Amino acid sequence: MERLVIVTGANSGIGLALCERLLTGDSGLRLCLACRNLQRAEAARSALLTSHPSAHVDLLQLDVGSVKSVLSAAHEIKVRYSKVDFLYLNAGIMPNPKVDFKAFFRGLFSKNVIHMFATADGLLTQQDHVTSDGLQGVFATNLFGHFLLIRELEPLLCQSNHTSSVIWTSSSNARRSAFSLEDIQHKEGKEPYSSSKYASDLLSLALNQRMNRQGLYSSVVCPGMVMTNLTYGILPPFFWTLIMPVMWLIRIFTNTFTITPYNGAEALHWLFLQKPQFLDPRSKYHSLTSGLGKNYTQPQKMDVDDSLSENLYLELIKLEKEIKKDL
Ligand SMILES: NC(=O)C1=CN([C@@H]2O[C@H](COP(=O)(O)OP(=O)(O)OC[C@H]3O[C@@H](n4cnc5c(N)ncnc54)[C@H](OP(=O)(O)O)[C@@H]3O)[C@@H](O)[C@H]2O)C=CC1
Ligand SMILES: CC(C)CCC[C@@H](C)[C@H]1CC[C@H]2C3=C(CC[C@]12C)[C@@]1(C)CCC(=O)[C@@H](C)[C@@H]1CC3
Repeated sequence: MERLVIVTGANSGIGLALCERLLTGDSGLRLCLACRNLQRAEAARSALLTSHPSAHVDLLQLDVGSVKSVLSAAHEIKVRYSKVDFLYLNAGIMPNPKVDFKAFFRGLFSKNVIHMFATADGLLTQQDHVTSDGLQGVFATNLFGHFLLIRELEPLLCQSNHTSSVIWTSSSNARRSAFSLEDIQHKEGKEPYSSSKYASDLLSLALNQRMNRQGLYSSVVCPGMVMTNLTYGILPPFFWTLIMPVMWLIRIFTNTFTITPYNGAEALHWLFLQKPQFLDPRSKYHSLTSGLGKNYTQPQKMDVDDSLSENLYLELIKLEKEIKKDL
């Protein structure tokens, strides 16, 4: 039977590269590109159909940062399809990023230099915004919208004699110290991206604890450092052009510089080929590329614990109730 794969943020970067890879590897699947901008989604669909003319590629309008849009997209999915096999929660933003150059040059001459290039720990801050639902934008987009989508799609994800996978595009920039249970939206701090990605790691664990019995499995991925619209937003384009040779050079020292969206999608694609029951709910699956350009996937234990993840889940349920009450 045809397998249904939904990918959020599928019109560019890692999401689009994943779609290309999925269609190359498996002609018997149906892809649903869930994107906020239908024009960009149509362009992505055309590109996919150019390389895979007989592929089944559907479009769905979904702005994960808007509660109304998530609810109506979930309704549309339930009308169109009878089950969901893979749900890639990939859409993400890092608005108004600023690089702390002082920290960068300090890091450059410290023993943590490789770690700094792999995770950007302490290098990046962002200026967040508030959505029309009254939520912090990064939290709403990277985490809460996706949480709501899973909740709404439970009947299609949890069916008897069927397993389904939800796969979060998290990041090695996820950091426990950037997250607080008292401020899950990160209203107070300057690292909403780190906080939202750490929250996705926690939520994935909670989903596994609660939903595995119903056939739903959740995993988290870090695509590495990939050149996409998101990264191009961090420094001016001419600067990237200048330092591009350095980026390729850094790959010799750290396998986390996957650089191309194709390489970045490695772990996302690898997970598609695995039996979800055999995956480790406490590991993050990293896309890695060797100095010679060989791609591979490696799990790394996450800094997560059961009680924090369960408490985050309960906070999200509380917020879901509040938000729905006001609709
Ligand atoms: N690039 C990197 O080095 C890394 C990226 N990641 C994560 O990978 C994921 C993909 O990002 P990447 O490919 O790099 O960057 P891109 O900016 O190329 O892709 C992001 C995708 O998300 C979509 N998106 C953003 N906001 C929304 C929204 N509200 N509703 C629906 N879709 C939305 C974008 O759509 P639109 O085109 O309309 O803006 C776009 O399709 C993100 O979650 C990011 O955090 C993680 C670690 C490293
Ligand atoms: C010469 C320049 C001053 C060099 C500046 C380099 C930085 C801008 C990069 C160093 C490590 C990079 C990195 C990311 C963005 C760009 C850097 C900070 C990410 C944060 C992008 C998004 C992610 O989720 C991370 C996994 C990336 C980690 C490394």
